[in-house]
Amino acid sequence: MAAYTTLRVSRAPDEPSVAHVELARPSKRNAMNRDFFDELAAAFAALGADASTRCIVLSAEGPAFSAGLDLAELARHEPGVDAARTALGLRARVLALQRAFGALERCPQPVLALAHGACIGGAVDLLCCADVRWCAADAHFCVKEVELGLAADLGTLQRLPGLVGSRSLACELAYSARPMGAAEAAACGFVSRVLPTRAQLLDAGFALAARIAAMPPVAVAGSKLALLYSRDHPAVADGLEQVATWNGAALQTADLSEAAAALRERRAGRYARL
Ligand SMILES: CC/C=C\C=C\CC(=O)SCCNC(=O)CCNC(=O)[C@H](O)C(C)(C)COP(=O)(O)OP(=O)(O)OC[C@H]1O[C@@H](n2cnc3c(N)ncnc32)[C@H](O)[C@@H]1OP(=O)(O)O
Repeated sequence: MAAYTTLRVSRAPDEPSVAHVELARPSKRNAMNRDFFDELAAAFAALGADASTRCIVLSAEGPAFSAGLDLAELARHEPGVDAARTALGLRARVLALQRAFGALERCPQPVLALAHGACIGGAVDLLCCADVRWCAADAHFCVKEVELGLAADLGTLQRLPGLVGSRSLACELAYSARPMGAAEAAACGFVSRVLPTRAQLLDAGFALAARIAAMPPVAVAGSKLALLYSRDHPAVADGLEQVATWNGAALQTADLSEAAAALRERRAGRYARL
């Protein structure tokens, strides 16, 4: 496993096909600095390309999941550089940060985010990119950007309305920076499970990850692709077309006969790496 300064990447103790990515700068409440964005992109690109990884758990060390953007690194403008060049540079930087978070969505394995404590600004952008979000009862989520004088630009405004099922609620949270607690996050669907404590959250999260990792991997990867495709191409007919094309290839997998045999014989399936 590569060594990072803001992240720790390891394997689940009893399940080597489950990778664990932890935000690991708790003294700064996992504030997101330049190194963090670079390391997150590198870690998810590496895990995404690793055929032995079947599910990825994302969690954080310390009292907060993340305080969002490292405020010590807020954009500074170079004096004497003209506005257009500054704008092009800032645009390129924002796009690079968006790509770093997008690495969670792009990797073929499901990403299960386990949030606790404060999840502020960039933390909400990051969580929006996970496939499954669970949290501890102490979690609170805040689209803080507007209070700092900027429109969120790392994906919250694009993904949150679909995740909370209410454009009105997404607008309310984005315009007011009102924190949303765990119970409200569960009620609106932003998280799909709340566990009383962080220890219980991790236990339950790793159990789910192990279950996902035991599933036929071609089917899991195909399901992730189809769900994302249908989010971005909401016409049912387009999604059906995409999944038919995918299954034209995927139905030829050896996983299918192995899965049927495993079900018949009441044993765990044995599947090749992706
Ligand atoms: C191109 C733009 C792209 C992305 C934009 C994203 C925008 C955002 O993310 S907006 C959100 C910005 N974040 C905040 O406003 C949160 C600020 N922090 C807090 O509110 C609190 O720290 C807390 C997260 C609620 C945690 O509180 P507590 O547990 O009491 O810890 P503290 O004593 O406040 O902090 C401990 C330590 O961490 C440092 N720190 C906290 N947050 C940040 C941060 N966002 N950036 C940098 N550093 C942070 C804090 O300064 C303390 O450091 P010391 O060295 O111990 O003083």
